[in-house]
Amino acid sequence: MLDGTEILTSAQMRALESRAMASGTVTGLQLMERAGSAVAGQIRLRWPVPGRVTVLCGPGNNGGDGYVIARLLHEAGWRVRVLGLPAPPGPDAAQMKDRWQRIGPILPLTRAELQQGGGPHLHVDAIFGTGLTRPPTGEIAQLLRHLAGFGGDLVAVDCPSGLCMDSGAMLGQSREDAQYLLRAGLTVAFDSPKPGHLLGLGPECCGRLVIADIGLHDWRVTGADDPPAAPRPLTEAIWPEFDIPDSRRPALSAQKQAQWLSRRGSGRGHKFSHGHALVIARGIGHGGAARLAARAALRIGAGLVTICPTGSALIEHSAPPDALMRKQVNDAEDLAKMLADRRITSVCLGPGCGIDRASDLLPVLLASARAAVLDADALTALAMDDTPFRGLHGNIVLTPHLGEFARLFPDLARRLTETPDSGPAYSKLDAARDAAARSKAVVLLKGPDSVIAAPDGHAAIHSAFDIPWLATAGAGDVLAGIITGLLARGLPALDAASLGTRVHAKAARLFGPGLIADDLPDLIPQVLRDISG
Ligand SMILES: NC(=O)C1=CN([C@@H]2O[C@H](COP(=O)(O)OP(=O)(O)OC[C@H]3O[C@@H](n4cnc5c(N)ncnc54)[C@H](O)[C@@H]3O)[C@@H](O)[C@H]2O)[C@@H](O)CC1
Ligand SMILES: Nc1ncnc2c1ncn2[C@@H]1O[C@H](COP(=O)(O)OP(=O)(O)O)[C@@H](O)[C@H]1O
Ligand SMILES: [K+]
Repeated sequence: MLDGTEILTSAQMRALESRAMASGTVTGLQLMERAGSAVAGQIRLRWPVPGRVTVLCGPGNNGGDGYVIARLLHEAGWRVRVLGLPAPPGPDAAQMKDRWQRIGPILPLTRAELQQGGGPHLHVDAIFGTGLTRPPTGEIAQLLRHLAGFGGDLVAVDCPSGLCMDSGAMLGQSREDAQYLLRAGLTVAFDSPKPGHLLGLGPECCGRLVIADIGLHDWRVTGADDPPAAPRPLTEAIWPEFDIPDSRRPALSAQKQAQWLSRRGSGRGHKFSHGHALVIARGIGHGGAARLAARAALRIGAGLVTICPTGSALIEHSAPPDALMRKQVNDAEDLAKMLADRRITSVCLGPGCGIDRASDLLPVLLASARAAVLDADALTALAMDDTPFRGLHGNIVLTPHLGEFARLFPDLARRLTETPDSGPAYSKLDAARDAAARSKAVVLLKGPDSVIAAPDGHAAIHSAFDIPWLATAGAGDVLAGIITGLLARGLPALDAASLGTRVHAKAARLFGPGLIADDLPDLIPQVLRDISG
């Protein structure tokens, strides 16, 4: 599994390629040969016995890769059929096309021709890659529609055609209810994952994602000449169906976070130096969500955790863990008194707390400038406020799922539901970044593709399409508790949110199907051992 790598947008990828070519060290033709050869290599690895393959080549450089793949598979003994377009491709793709034409014919890239292919065999989709800017139409749309329905082995070059690599949307198709979806068994992408591989429909369309090293790392930008699409997003974790060469594994924050986590083992400090987290609970009969959060905050290593229900509900929280402290907070005044203690380093407000109580306590919490997680009812309380973002700051993590997000940021959520008619389409990454910039807080937009964004634009994507069983009642409360615990320990909000998301998902992976939220906190020690080990 991949833990932590850099993601590039299509524009950043093009800029990286341009820099490499401008250096004079590598040509576009060489990059294309490397790209095609990486895909052919992956095909040969997975289908070691040469068979029949149809390679579908589009009008641009993605098609150029296709002609390379066709040639290399032919040389490896495959029976290759190529469908392509008469339109002149760019100079590199044109050369690759010429080289193929010395070997075999190019049949028209039409649905009718595709259907002439005979019995089941491998298909390679090299129609559109990062250059897709508008929805496929006409003959190509017909062909893609057919390809979507045929159910055989499909290998996608860079991405399944029609997928917007910046958003994971299918251009021209509803995001909720796409008319057709190409589902590749294998997608070989180049240099870095793109947001669209990880967001929206991307994971469903890409199948197993392999990132091929095509030798661009020397031109990876570290400074001022960063392409305009900056700041560059970072990923903390990607789904397990993912391969990437070790040479492309930069030492990013996932590794740094793991080092940070293991620092506690140094033996220095005392419980207060590991932070004191408060988890606000509610009145009698509503304590489960807050208890889940509190247990998770303890397990992730906060030095102390105090659960704070109203006085009448204290009795409800008397069961283990005995490590958990209990203190009544009846109203905003009580909370203000508690927060006068500077040793309290983070607060979790929202899980099972009730909207009215969250509304009452929010002003005091925000005035204290404490690190905090605002989840569930606290998000609804914020959304009901006339000035919802007043008082938020960079040490606050908002943890909305899409429904809560839509209440807080209705205009951004609307953009996410619109059918995109041009690329790059508005993405969940864009939405989380816009929300963070507007609210001045870190935003963790949850779902199978969670995006974490800071007000300065730094962001992470955590893809969890492989663990649908994490969508279980209370899982969000545990996540809020984990992040609160990490904040209590002093981790900055963006890191706390991304590491918390990672730990949470890893715990769910460890348990497997059948998981209930109560199982998650007690799996944290095992996850911490795995991460730090
Ligand atoms: N630039 C490079 O040096 C490299 C590029 N590579 C490949 O090149 C791809 C990007 O190449 P391109 O930028 O040429 O883009 P694509 O090959 O993805 O396709 C873009 C072409 O299709 C046209 N187009 C876009 N949307 C269309 C639509 N809906 N209907 C019909 N035509 C449409 C565009 O006008 C353009 O001509 C990558 O995905 C990758 O596969 C690799 O060879 C590695 C090196
Ligand atoms: N389909 C899915 N696959 C994997 N994880 C998911 C999926 N849907 C939601 N999640 C994750 O499960 C958790 C659910 O949180 P939330 O929606 O707040 O639920 P609750 O309020 O019941 O705790 C979040 O961490 C979210 O990212
Ligand atoms: K493609």
